[in-house]
Amino acid sequence: MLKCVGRSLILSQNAGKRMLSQSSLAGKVAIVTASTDGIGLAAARALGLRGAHVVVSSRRKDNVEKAVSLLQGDSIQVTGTTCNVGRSEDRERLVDMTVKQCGGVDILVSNAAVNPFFGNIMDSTEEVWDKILDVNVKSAFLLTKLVVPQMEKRGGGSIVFVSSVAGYQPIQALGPYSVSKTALLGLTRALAPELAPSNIRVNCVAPGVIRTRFSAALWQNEGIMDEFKKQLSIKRLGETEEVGAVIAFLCSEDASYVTGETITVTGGMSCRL
Ligand SMILES: NC(=O)c1ccc[n+]([C@@H]2O[C@H](COP(=O)([O-])OP(=O)(O)OC[C@H]3O[C@@H](n4cnc5c(N)ncnc54)[C@H](O)[C@@H]3O)[C@@H](O)[C@H]2O)c1
Repeated sequence: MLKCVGRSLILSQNAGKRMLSQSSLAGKVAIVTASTDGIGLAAARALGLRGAHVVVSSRRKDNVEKAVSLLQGDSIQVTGTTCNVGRSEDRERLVDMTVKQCGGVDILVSNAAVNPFFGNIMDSTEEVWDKILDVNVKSAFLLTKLVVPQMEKRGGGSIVFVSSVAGYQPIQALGPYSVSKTALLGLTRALAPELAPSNIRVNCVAPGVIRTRFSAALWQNEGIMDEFKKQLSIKRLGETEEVGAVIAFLCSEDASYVTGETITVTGGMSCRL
């Protein structure tokens, strides 16, 4: 009883003190893939502003350098490296470098994705499927396999996959991409019970239409956007920071009893499988 009173006092004293919750990832090390732009960069910033040391990566060195200096400008502890998540040697180097330079891994945000194909799903080729599944699904799992032993050494961790609203309702011209995003919903649920005994939580975010380069073909087309807006409660595009904040929440102790879940960040689109 006394404990309860004490806890609610602490909670009410802390209510509204944003700085307290922003420092809640101090001492944690976070790997975020494809984090030099868009949602990945916003996630890295949100984690970094809450005190985590973030390891940013993407395929191009100049983009990595730009992201590192941008985040350093926000006084975030950051390390950068190139990583093509579709290549096993790159995944291994990313994790090894993080452990050597930052002392371990507590958080993985698997954000990288490709979509090399627009059209009817029946016209998609084996090559398209291999590329999409390798980058969007297999790399998420294979990176998980690499970080889990490191998280176990630290007593636990948190993994977040970046899916999409298309994982719930396939977007007509993006069939294979949509299916890859549905696979991440399943991967989240398959991993969560297996990793819970190691104190590792596995969750997922499913963004709607967010203003990034990746989705420009959608939001730059007024006709498509008008159709989209009919399905939204909040009738505007989402911003990357609005996804980054949810990712940071899932990685924090505030979400300590949340695992195997996907949070949709869509402005109120109906998402059902
Ligand atoms: N923007 C949206 O509306 C939206 C909606 C739903 C889901 N998403 C998802 O959010 C994530 C981030 O997308 P974004 O919108 O920020 O766009 P983005 O273009 O900034 O992010 C995708 C990134 O993945 C990188 N990438 C592709 N292949 C890679 C590889 N083999 N190795 C490493 N990096 C690779 C790209 O270079 C790119 O930087 C993706 O998983 C995407 O599917 C985005």
